[in-house]
Amino acid sequence: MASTEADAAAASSAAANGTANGTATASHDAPNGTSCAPATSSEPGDPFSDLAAVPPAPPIPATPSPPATARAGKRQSHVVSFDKTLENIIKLRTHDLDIQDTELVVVDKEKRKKNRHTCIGSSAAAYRLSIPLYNVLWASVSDDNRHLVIDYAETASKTRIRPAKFSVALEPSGPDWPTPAEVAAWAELLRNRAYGDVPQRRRAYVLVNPHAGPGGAMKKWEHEARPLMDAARMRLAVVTTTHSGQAIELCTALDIDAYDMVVACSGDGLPHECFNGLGKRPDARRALEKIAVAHVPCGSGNAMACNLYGSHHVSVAALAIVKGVAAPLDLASITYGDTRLLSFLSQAVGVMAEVDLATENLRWMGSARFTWGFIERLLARKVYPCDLAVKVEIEHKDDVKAHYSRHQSASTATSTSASAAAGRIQQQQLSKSQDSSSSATDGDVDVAAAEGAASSSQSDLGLPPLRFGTINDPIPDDWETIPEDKMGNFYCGNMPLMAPDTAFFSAALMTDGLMDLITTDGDISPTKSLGMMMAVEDNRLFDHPLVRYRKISGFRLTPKNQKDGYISIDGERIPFSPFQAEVHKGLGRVITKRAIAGYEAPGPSDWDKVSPRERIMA
Ligand SMILES: Nc1ncnc2c1ncn2[C@@H]1O[C@H](COP(=O)(O)OP(=O)(O)OP(=O)(O)O)[C@@H](O)[C@H]1O
Repeated sequence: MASTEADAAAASSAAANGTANGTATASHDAPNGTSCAPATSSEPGDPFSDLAAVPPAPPIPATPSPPATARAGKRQSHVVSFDKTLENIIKLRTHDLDIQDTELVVVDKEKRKKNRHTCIGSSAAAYRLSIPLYNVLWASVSDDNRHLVIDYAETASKTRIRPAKFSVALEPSGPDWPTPAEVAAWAELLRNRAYGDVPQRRRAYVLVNPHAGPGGAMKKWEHEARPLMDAARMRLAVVTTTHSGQAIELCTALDIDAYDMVVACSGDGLPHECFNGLGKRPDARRALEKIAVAHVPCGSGNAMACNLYGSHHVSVAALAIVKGVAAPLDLASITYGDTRLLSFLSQAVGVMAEVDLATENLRWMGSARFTWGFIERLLARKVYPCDLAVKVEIEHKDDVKAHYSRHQSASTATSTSASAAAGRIQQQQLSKSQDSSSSATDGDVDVAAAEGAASSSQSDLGLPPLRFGTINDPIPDDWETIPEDKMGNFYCGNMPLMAPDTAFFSAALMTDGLMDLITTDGDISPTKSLGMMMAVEDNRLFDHPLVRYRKISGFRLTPKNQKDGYISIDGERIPFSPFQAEVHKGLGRVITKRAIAGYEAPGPSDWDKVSPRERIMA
C-alpha cells in the first residue's frame, strides 16, 4: 500500500516567517525551522489537507494606503517605484533591498556605515548580499507584520544547494518607513520577478522509489529536495512506492485537476511509469498535456534530470523543478505482441540494452556500472542480428546538424514568448482550480502554438492513433528495410544524455517530432570500440566515422538467430520479440529549465557553424 504522508514539518517551513528578533538577520535556517505558523484549515476533499499548511497572506489594511510615490513629497521615499521599468528598491530602517535584472541586492546599512570607517580591507561583501532571482523561493511579510522574510536557495557546496532565510525587522514603524502593506506589495513584486512566467506554489504529486539506484532515495528527497520545495511553498502530496508498476496505477487514477506535476524521485524507470500511467487513461491526451512529469535524480543514470535540469544532483534538480517551466516533449509509442506503451527516453537492443539491463548486480557502483558493462561487452565483439525497417526522415549527418541548427535558432528566437505563454497556461490552470470563478480572459492564450497541445476537441481522447500501425500490421511501403546481421548497437533516443556527460544523441530535440537513431556494427576491433566509448564522454560520438546517425519517425526491429536477449525501453526490459516504434510530436509534458530552447546539452559539435544556406537546404 502506498503511504501518503502527513506533512506537519512542511507547515513550519512554509510558515517560518518572523524568525529575527528586532534586528535583521541572514540565517541558514533549516527549512523545518523552529517557528511554526498555525495550520490553516483545509477544504474537505482537498488532496493537500494533510500536507503543508500555507501561511495566510499578510493582512492588508481595510483602507488602502496611497501609492508610495504619491506620498514621496510628504516624507522620505522608501519604495522608489513598483514599476519594473524603474528601480524596484525598498528602503527599510536597517536595510535597502533592490530587485535588479537578475538578482536581489540587499545592503545592510549599519554594516556599510561601519565599513566606510574602516580604511583597510573594506569590501562591499561585508554589507552586501546578492541573491540571483532564480534562487529566490519566496518572500512575504510575517503574520504579525513584524518582519520581511525572504526564502532563497544558497550554495552549500559544488554539488548541493540548500534553503536559507533572510529576515529583516520592520520595526520600529513610523511615518518614515514603509507600512507592512507596502512591504507586502514589494514582496509580491519580488516573487513575481523571481518566478517570471512560472506559476508560484505549484502542486506536485511526489512518488519516491525507496529502492532506486544505489539506494537512499527517501533520504535524498527528505533532506535535499523537499526543503527547497517547502521553502517555495509548493504543495506536496508524497507517496512512497511499494512495488514495480505502482506509479502506473497511481497516475492512471490521479485527479489531474488537483496537481500540476508528478515528481518522480527515482531513476528513469519511474518517469517512464508516470508517462505510461497518464497514457493509459481514457483522457490520456488531456492528462499528458495537463500533468508535467519531473524528476528528482535518485537512480544510477538519471538521464531525465541531466537533460532537463543540467544536473544529476538532487538539490540542483529540485530548484530547477521549482523554477522550471512546463514544456512539451515528444513521446514514442512502442508496440510488441498486443501491448502498446509509451517511451520518453530510449529504445535499445544490443550493447546498450545489455549495459542497462544486465548490470543490475552492479547497482552499488552508481553510474560507473554502465562504463564497466560497456567495456566488458565491447571487448567481446558481440553481434545482435536483426531485421530492421526504418522510416528515415533525415539520412545524413550534415543534414541532421543543419536540422538541429535550424531548430535551435528558431527556438532561441521564440523561447521567451513561448515560455511566457507556457507559464501563463499553467498559472491559468492553477488559478482556475483554485478559484472556480476565474475570469474568462484566461482563454486568450494560443495554447497550441505555445505548447503543441492537442485541440480541445481531442483533449478527452485516449492516446493518438498510430499512423504506422502496430507490430502486427504490415511494414509501411515507404520504410527502408535493412538486414542487420552484424548489429552491435541499436540505440534510438529522444534526449541527448543517457547519464551525466554521456552524450549519445547529441542532435536530439524536445519537440522536433523525430527520434534519433544510432547504429553501430558489433564486429569492430576493441581498440576502435574503446575509441567510440571515449567519444561518448567527449560529445564526439555523433561525428565518429563508425557511427551511423539518422533522424527517423518510426522503426520496426525483429531480432533473429538469438534465443533470448535484452530489449530496453527507457531502461525497462520488455520481452525479447519484434517491436515497433513511432513518435508523437509534443505528446508529453515535462518541467524544464530552458523551456522551448530545450535540453541542457551542447548539441553536435559545430552545429552553430552551420551556414544559413545549409540550414535551409536541410
Ligand atoms: N518499492 C519498490 N520496490 C520494487 N520496485 C519498485 C518499487 N518502486 C518502484 N519500483 C520499480 O523499480 C523500477 C526502477 O525504478 P527506478 O528507475 O526508479 O530505479 P532504478 O531502475 O534503480 O534506476 P536506475 O536504472 O537509474 O538505477 C521501476 O520499474 C519501478 O516500477
